[in-house]
Amino acid sequence: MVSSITNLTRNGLSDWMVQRVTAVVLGSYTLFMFGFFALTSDLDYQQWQGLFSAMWFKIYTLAALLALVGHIWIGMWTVATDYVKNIWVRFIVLAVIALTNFVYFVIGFSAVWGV
Ligand code: HEM
Repeated sequence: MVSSITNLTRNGLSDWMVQRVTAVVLGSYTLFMFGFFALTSDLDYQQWQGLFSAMWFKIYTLAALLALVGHIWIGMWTVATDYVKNIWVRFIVLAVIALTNFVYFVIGFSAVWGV
């Protein structure tokens, strides 16, 4: 049996579950942001900074960032292993995705914890 060493949890069923759980976190964060924009009139820098400096929101944003990188890795890994058949092309595609994910996370993390 050939087993993959690049999928997130090394188990297809767990990956499937993590993909759904991360989707719920991302969906709730998106809805929250829509709600915040809709309910905040004349949004200014102070209100925006107030939101991002609250500890609960830093943690929520960090959870959304972790969910984003996990979700992207599982989703794109699934697409790449289904459709990119050449092993070296797939390796490059997945390496680019891993690097992009890493950059997203580092920039997002430093932006949130720097406020
Ligand atoms: C608000 C943000 C997001 C939500 C709520 C969300 C939700 C979902 C859900 C529910 C699925 C499972 C669909 C199914 O298999 O029936 C899924 C799959 C997928 N998501 Fe997202 N997603 C979000 C953001 C993203 C982003 C930013 C990417 C960037 C690449 C992405 C890439 C994928 C891919 C590639 C799949 C397909 C995996 C497959 O074919 O098995 N998603 N997403």
